[in-house]
Amino acid sequence: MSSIVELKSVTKSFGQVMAVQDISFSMEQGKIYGLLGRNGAGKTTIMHMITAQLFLTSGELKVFGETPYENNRVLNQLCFVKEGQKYPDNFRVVDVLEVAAALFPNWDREYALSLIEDFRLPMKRRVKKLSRGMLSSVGIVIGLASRAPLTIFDEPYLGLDAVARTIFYDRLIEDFAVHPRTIVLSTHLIDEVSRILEHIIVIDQGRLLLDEDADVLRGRAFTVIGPAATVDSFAEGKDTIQRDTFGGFVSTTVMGNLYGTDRKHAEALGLEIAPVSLQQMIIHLTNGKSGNKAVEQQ
Ligand SMILES: Nc1ncnc2c1ncn2[C@@H]1O[C@H](COP(=O)(O)OP(=O)(O)OP(=O)(O)O)[C@@H](O)[C@H]1O
Repeated sequence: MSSIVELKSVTKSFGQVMAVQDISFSMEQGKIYGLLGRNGAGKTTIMHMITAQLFLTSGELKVFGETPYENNRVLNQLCFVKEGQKYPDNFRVVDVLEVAAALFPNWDREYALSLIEDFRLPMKRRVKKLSRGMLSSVGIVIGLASRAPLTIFDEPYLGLDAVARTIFYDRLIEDFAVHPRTIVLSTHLIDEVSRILEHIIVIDQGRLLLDEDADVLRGRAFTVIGPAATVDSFAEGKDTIQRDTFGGFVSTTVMGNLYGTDRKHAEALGLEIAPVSLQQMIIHLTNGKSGNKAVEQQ
């Protein structure tokens, strides 16, 4: 597999603010990445560097094997869909599509029109008259129909209802199966997108906290459910992510190998075992809490 994006010891500071500190990771061709982290973690700064909208302070960045700045060979292969994208005042939806068609070499007009229908977007309406959710849908249509070899979505859902978000995830998976490319999703809706993410990169306070395949990550913790006394005795001394009670039952999520001896022990005790959600894992990791403490759901 070849690397599409490669960061080596990348640092970015804004005056005294160290937004990104000594980060190294790479992204491969044909994978869907989640770029996750709490507010202010440094995700947007990283996306702006990858898309040549910000210079690094130090380190090395290669996109498609080259430095991206003023480099059309790289920029032609990129599509960056960002929250709150601005369009000229007089632009209608149809004008946005026309510009996109000229801009993206792999643009698929038929596909774009089918997405416009899916999202029920009025072609002739001025973009500035669209609702917040409709505006987000325009960005999603562009991101998907661009079929850019590197497509980055930075929180593309502002104002989007649950039906539209589901359409986005479903269309993305369908199209990705036929036209694999590298897709980066930066979002706070981790549970919603977790089924489509193949690789997770978590940034915390400007530093790389995690760079791991989603399945491996899911296998690093599990939930046991059963009578309080049995669950608590099983969890004693283990790194507990979360503990919930309902009636006399307790559900506790612990760090441990989902397929290892801990699981066998839990099974022997007659406890029910369930996989952990990616969101729970990431909240745990970015809260930095461990020991037998429950963390708040965010
Ligand atoms: N132009 C700037 N000038 C000064 N500080 C900045 C600038 N851009 C970003 N920062 C700071 O860098 C840090 C990282 O910001 P960034 O926007 O990359 O975070 P984020 O992970 O995208 O957050 P969110 O999830 O809230 O969008 C924050 O502390 C932010 O205040």
